[in-house]
Amino acid sequence: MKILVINAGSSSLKYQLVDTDLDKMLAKGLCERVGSKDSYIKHGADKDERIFAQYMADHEEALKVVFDALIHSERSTITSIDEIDAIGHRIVHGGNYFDSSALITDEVLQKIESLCTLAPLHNPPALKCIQVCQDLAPGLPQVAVFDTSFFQTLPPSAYMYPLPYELCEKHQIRKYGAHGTSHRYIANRCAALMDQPLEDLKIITCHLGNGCSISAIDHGIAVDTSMGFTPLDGLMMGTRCGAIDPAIIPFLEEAEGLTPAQINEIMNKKSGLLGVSGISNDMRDVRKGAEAGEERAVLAYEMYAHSIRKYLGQYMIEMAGVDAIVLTAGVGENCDRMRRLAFAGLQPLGIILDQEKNSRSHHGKERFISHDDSPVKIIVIPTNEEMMIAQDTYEIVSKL
Ligand SMILES: Nc1ncnc2c1ncn2[C@@H]1O[C@H](COP(=O)(O)OP(=O)(O)O)[C@@H](O)[C@H]1O
Ligand SMILES: CC(=O)OP(=O)(O)O
Ligand SMILES: [Mg+2]
Repeated sequence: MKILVINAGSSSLKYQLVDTDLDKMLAKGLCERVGSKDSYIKHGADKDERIFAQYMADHEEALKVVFDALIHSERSTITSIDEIDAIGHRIVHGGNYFDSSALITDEVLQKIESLCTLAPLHNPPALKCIQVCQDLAPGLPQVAVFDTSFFQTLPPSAYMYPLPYELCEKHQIRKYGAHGTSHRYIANRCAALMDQPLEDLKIITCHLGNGCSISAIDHGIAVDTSMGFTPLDGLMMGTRCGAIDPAIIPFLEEAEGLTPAQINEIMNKKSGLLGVSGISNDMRDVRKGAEAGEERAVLAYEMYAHSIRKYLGQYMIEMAGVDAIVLTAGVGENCDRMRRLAFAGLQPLGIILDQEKNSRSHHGKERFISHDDSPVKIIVIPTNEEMMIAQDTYEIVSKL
């Protein structure tokens, strides 16, 4: 079965074309900085990778560029869209509706749409991608794989908010988490690399991309995670503020005469690395600014590391220890300097980064970066949400 996987992130669109019969990835790629003037697509097939600058105003345009690369480019992988048997989509918010992946029907689409306000940067572009696929290939089975499903195991003490109980029940206000497909994948890979059953390990998984989240996985069960009711909660991110004193919101509404929609826009799109540094939401730019000694870039950089350390500490206490800390996604996989700052001085807790291994070039490989004597292992594992999505899609579509 040939499955196309579409992963619409907040600033990127990743895709893979997988042949499940041959157990082979046929093509993969990434549209980066979608919505910005310097957007580009990196498309790879048959060990040949090309990068070309291509303005993509939004995810809809990005997906059309992807189909062009797969079907019409010089090194196309397929000759027609009819060769694809199914499409799997990453959907960030499944609310209380979905504790596992689902075949996309009109009813499923309506539920995803009703959750758009809870994941404003993600559910809308993902819906757009589903629509584009329905238009281009009517009748082709499509599957939704939800970021939130993995966190349905959280205990109520972790997922409930201390608001009036009736209000939470009425509006289904609870912690849902996000990036679950990524946390699920890296936790499993961590156990394999440590050659121990997942059920024997306490793992903290850190997904640090444009969106960021950290999870506690205790003996194979997700017990806590930093994202909440929406993917705005938790860590400081590219454009999102993460957890802040909630009283700042009504304060700003009054002081600045802002509407709830405006304040939501500020917290989702104008905060985080971008808001603090005033330079960019992209860690590469902020890092450059910090290296050049720009004060606000240095501050943004240090706040980001501080935010990671808070959750590491919290989850070590929640699980009464940790065997491994795993890092993934754009920043987690690539930014050695941020890792150095985040793990600085943690020797007394048994967390010792190996400076040389941390800064060694890696070519996207899984690798231990903790010192050989470190009781807690630190591991970089490139995430592969697409592979998990292809597996779930295959399982659902093969039963049709
Ligand atoms: N070499 C690098 N050094 C530092 N940061 C990087 C590097 N490569 C990518 N990043 C960061 O990763 C972020 C994107 O991460 P990714 O996981 O691809 O994002 P998304 O959240 O859109 O899925 C970029 O915004 C950038 O900040
Ligand atoms: C949920 C989320 O923030 O996703 P991404 O990191 O892909 O933006
Ligand atoms: Mg992502």
